[in-house]
Amino acid sequence: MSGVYAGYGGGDVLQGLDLEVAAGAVTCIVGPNGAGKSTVLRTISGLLTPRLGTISFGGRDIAGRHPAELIKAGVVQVPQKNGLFPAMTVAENVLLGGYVRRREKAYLKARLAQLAERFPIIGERGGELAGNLSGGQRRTVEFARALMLEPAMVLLDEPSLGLDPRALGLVGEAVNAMRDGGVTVLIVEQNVRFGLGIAGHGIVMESGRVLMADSAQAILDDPEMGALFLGGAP
Ligand SMILES: Nc1ncnc2c1ncn2[C@@H]1O[C@H](COP(=O)(O)OP(=O)(O)OP(=O)(O)O)[C@@H](O)[C@H]1O
Repeated sequence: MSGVYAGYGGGDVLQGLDLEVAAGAVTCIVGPNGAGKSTVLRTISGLLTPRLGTISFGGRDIAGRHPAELIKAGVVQVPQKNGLFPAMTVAENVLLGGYVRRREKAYLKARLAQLAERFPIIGERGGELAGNLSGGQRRTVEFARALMLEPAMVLLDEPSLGLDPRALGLVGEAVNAMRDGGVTVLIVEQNVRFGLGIAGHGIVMESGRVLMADSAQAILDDPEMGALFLGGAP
């Protein structure tokens, strides 16, 4: 993203944002409430049209494209919470991610089998209702659904939301599985330790701009960042 200004009518939230996401790696954006982290994801996935600036993906400017076009281009956003249909089975929920190719039965079947290899829960609990899964398992199924159409990039908005520590472990494993499958992952997290812990790269945002971009470990180790997030400084 280069020189991106975007907002909701009451002024720009993103204030000339410059940001780069490494292909095939996991990047996590952190920052105080209201910094504009979720707005970055909405702008990339086409839910919000930037007023100014460019967003290039795979060598093309995708700023302002319709979300459906972006899904075709390989960019998928996983919604923040409660994205599964509890009265449908796990497998049915995953297959919904392939809705635009719903007539290609053989493709969908093969893709579901591939995903079951990567995320065992889909094979083991595929016939059960999604509503019976634990929070961490549900999040894993949401990720698998996002991967149905083999996206190049997945955007995760607060994947830790509402999860206990054990469930966080499952989410971390699922993110690793995505990365190992060659997917570029961009995460927004309030849980700084968890988000930076599962990412290779970190981006710190404040007031609609990037304050720092470095390896996730370097950000975790930076004493100023500790002050910003852990309340050590005003
Ligand atoms: N749909 C909306 N309409 C109007 N203003 C919005 C909307 N969504 C977000 N905002 C405003 O945009 C600013 C940035 O919000 P954003 O959700 O991107 O922040 P964030 O860094 O993700 O913070 P948080 O972690 O609190 O969600 C905030 O001031 C917020 O009130």
